[in-house]
Amino acid sequence: MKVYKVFAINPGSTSTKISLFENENVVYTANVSHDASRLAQFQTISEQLPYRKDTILNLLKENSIRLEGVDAFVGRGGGLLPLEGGTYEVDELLLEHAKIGANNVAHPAQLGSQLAHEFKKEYGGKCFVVNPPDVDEYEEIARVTGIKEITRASHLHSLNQKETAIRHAKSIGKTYEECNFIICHIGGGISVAAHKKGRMIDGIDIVEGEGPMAPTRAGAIPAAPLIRLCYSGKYSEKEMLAKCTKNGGLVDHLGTSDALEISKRAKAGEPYAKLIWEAMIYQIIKTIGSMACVLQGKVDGILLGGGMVYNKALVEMITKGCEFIAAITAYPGEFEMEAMVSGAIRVMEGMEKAKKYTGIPVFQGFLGGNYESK
Ligand SMILES: Nc1ncnc2c1ncn2[C@@H]1O[C@H](COP(=O)(O)OP(=O)(O)O)[C@@H](O)[C@H]1O
Ligand SMILES: CCCC(=O)OP(=O)(O)O
Repeated sequence: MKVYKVFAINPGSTSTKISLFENENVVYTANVSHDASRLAQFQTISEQLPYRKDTILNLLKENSIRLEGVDAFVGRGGGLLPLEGGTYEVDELLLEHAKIGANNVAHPAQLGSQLAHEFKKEYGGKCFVVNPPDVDEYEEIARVTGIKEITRASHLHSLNQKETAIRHAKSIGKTYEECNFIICHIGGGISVAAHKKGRMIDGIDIVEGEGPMAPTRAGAIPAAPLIRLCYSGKYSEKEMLAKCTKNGGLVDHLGTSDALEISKRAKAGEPYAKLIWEAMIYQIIKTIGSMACVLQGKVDGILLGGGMVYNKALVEMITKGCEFIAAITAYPGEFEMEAMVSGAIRVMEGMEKAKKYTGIPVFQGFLGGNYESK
């Protein structure tokens, strides 16, 4: 196989990760943390583009990394309307949707395609996004809620979830398309999804407030008390949204999003920290159980990824709660950079076709519109 040079860019809420790969080998990798007060100066995510680009350029210069001859620039996608999983060529429409945040979800991942395109303009080569957080492969039945105007959609860590599935399937001598998995990403955000024969048929929409609480997200909250709080006069709409998606979960209860610190406080016997830490894990276990039912008990493995999976006690608790469903395998950390690079190489090698972003949501009724059953 030809040696492909691929540059991957992963903009996160507090960091920007970059990696230069030659096939599966890392030539250079870096993770820059951004000062929260610096990022807070930008009104919108897309306004951060020049700042994030300069950060990358400075890093490359300081480390004498040259991008001439790169075959593909890949970004973590985002800001897109619901689409199938895969590797997408970055074109005008995809860029426009990423720029405006067409999905109504402000997440730094939407800078990925924009940054990759900036570098492609200068150095040539291909430009892709791989399995953006907007990948939506839910079955029709999974979309229905008890309020007609509200339709469920999928926003989760598709990039890491799918790469974990591909790797685990390979490790057991199968393909992703031959297996059923329940996959949990347990990091800064927490997502759980049911993967059936290569498709994420149900999961939790972490952006819209489903699933377990997480370091900064509240997760699912009983609707009536939440509505009363919204109308209590204590909080504005913006504050309530932030309470659910930015300052909820561990931050709301314990004042920090650092799960490592909370796990240590829990282990040291601090009662409230122990309760919240264990409640978060309890909620993950319950969500895994619901996905087991989605898969009708036919589960080839429960796979755990994300930073918190470095915590042995967490893995043990999940194992105790869920091993009756299927074997648990821990993949601490994430494969996001590798996933972007592999997705680009699969396309350049002709193993997969690059998909074209149509801007047409894969299901009707997106953003709570009228959902007409087929
Ligand atoms: N050994 C550990 N025990 C508990 N939490 C941990 C451990 N190691 C890392 N974490 C937590 O994992 C979270 C970060 O996960 P990560 O997947 O790296 O996040 P991100 O979603 O930002 O990429 C942080 O809250 C960090 O404190
Ligand atoms: C849908 C966004 C997925 C994601 O990366 O969320 P976090 O930043 O909360 O991990």
